[in-house]
Amino acid sequence: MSKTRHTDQQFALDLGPTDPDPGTEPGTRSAPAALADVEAMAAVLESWQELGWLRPLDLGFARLIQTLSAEQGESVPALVLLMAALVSHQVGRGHVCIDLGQLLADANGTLALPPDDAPLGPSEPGEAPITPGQLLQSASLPSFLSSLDRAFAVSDGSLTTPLVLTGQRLYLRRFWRYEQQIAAGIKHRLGLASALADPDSPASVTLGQALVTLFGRQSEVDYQQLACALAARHRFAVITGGPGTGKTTTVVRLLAALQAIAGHTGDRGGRKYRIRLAAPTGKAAARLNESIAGAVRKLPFDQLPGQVGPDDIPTRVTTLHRLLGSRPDTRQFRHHRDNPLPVDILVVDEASMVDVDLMASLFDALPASAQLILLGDKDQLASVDAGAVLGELCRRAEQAHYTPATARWLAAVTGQHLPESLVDDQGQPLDQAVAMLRTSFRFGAGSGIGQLAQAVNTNSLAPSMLAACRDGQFDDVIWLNGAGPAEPERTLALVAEHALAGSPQAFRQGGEGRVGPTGPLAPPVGYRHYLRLLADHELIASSSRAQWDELARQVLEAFADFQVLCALRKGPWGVEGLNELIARQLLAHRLIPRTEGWYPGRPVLVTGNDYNLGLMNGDVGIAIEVPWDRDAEGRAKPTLRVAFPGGDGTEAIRWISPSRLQQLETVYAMTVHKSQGSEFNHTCLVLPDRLSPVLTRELVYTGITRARNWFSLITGDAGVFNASVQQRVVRASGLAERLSPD
Ligand SMILES: Nc1ncnc2c1ncn2[C@@H]1O[C@H](COP(=O)(O)OP(=O)(O)OP(=O)(O)O)[C@@H](O)[C@H]1O
Repeated sequence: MSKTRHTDQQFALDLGPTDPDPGTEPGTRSAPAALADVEAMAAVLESWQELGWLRPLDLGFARLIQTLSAEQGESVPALVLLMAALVSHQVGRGHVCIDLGQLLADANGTLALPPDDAPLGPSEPGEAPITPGQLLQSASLPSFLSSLDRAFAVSDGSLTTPLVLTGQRLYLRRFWRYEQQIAAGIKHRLGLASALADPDSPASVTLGQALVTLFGRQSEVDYQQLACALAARHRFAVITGGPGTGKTTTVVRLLAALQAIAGHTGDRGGRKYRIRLAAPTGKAAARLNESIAGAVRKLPFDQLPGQVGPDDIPTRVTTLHRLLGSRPDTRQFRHHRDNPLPVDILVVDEASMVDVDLMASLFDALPASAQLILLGDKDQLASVDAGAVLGELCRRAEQAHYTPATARWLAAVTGQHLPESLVDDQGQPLDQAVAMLRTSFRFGAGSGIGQLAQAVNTNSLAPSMLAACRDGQFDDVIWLNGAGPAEPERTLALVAEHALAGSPQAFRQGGEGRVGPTGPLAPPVGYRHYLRLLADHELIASSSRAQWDELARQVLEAFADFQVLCALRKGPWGVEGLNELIARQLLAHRLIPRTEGWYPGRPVLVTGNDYNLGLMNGDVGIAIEVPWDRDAEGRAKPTLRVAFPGGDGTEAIRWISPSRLQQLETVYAMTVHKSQGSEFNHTCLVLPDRLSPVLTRELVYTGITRARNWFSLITGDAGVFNASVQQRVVRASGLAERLSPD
């Protein structure tokens, strides 16, 4: 790429007429100056940071580019300074890049600036801060692109520039590389030859026999069976489905089928595959651990071809960080391309939570021929950090787009015929490796949770559905204040009351008489339940560690019976306000001794990985008073320890001194984002009294589907529920495009 020297003035000119009619809008008068002069631009960025519009990190990154360029004898154009800060800002909001076309069409909307909750600064009209929209209002895309293209800090990736421009997407170099690594890893695997490509090959015939054994012969299309067949055929596959659609069941059967054909594929010399199971968080790993052992026990090993035994299917699930070998104080994992994972097949559950950084590390650590199977719910919220990898890979999953060749192969191997609507002669390679499960086995036809989740997901919330939730027509769903006026004080009092006891009386028949898959269901309970269990225990100083472990297990389990979820962090409707509100209610009922600091019964959520303690972001623990310390006379002295469930699904309890815990928060209320990968017997979703960009369909859907048996909704304003469902999470990224055929 050849670069010509340029001046800041040239960049300003390239952007077209930036001298709007002075005085038309406050702030616009400084736009041309800022675009023409790097120091003027730096002043604008600084003012944005002071207003809280940008993070210090965003400004720091822009300044770093300026310093590095100066060291090279180059002056950074004002435009590059601006874009460096804005791309960094967007990454902080979960985007992988900025789509410049979108930016120029609606800069303020694309950047969510000014933020809803940010102070607007001085109220004098002439002094109002300039907005990105005003700054970029007269820029045209072609001149914008060519200006960036000529800047020294920008390249198409072939030079080691801090910013990368591909098409009209502008990336921070690191994120461009992640996306490239992921796309290359997927494309490489989709291109590998498969012993199953020929439906008459011995491997395909054995696969067909295994599938009949596992699923029986069926007249109707069985999407679980199709998913198994498609995923077996590719070294990269995605199985997506809503809650209870059988992702775990399907993947266990898939692994059994793969082990059945291991002898035919040549790559293991007849030996069984080395399989590992992983999930992004400790909670998600623990949940899969619980369900996978049961699914493995149900496998008909004695009837499967290929001599598959229980030991051939792993039941232990690890976190991705442990699998990759995270090390304290470094982002580098122990496993990477020069020290790949010793694995032939890797299954990653809850893949919607995996961001581009971690996904790229995963591809880097996988042997080139290893098979990767991603499981997850494409409709859930995307990862907390940048990217929406699973969502992007599943963009076309609903309509499938299987080619006629795939349809013929499926018919030959499974005997099943795809509906015409899922066949497309323009189907792309990735489409052939994505399978969607379409029937929920968890929620029966009458389940309010299932119906409400479906209606939210498909944006078809009919008035009758809302009325059914309000009037308690479902056994398992109640909109607690859906019928009445929503005065903030009354509503928050309702949240506090509900958190205490779970409001069984609000559910149909007082929540009595329901039967779940494993027997009668107890009515909802609220937080009082686990606190009573903790207060009423009869353990004494001489009780064994095993007895204390058992108590901790019961208390942790009882705590997971109920969870208040919310959308925001700050304010009365956010985690902070609700935690305080609920703690005060529990104190008023003498269930906890205080609301501040450490006390017995305080539930905490770990908010960052702590490799030294073996705690992962998302782990939940409860403070329990134990008699293990001694005073000067050698007598037992009560002391607080925080009990966490054992990592990697072990039964052991980890007891950790509160003083060693660095990153945590009280968790009577949890954001929906943090609840991903977890499930609770009863969840209560609290939505605020005003719409904000955080409130989206994905958030509401994720909140509802965290509930296994009971779901309650409390809204600051009834209209916010419906309005949230209209808003979507859209994350800028180029992954889907990179995976399209060239
Ligand atoms: N084909 C099937 N026929 C009958 N029951 C099934 C079938 N597949 C799964 N189930 C049952 O449905 C329930 C949910 O299945 P599974 O745990 O596999 O789903 P999942 O998609 O992994 O769930 P989750 O969303 O909780 O992760 C289980 O009780 C399972 O035994």
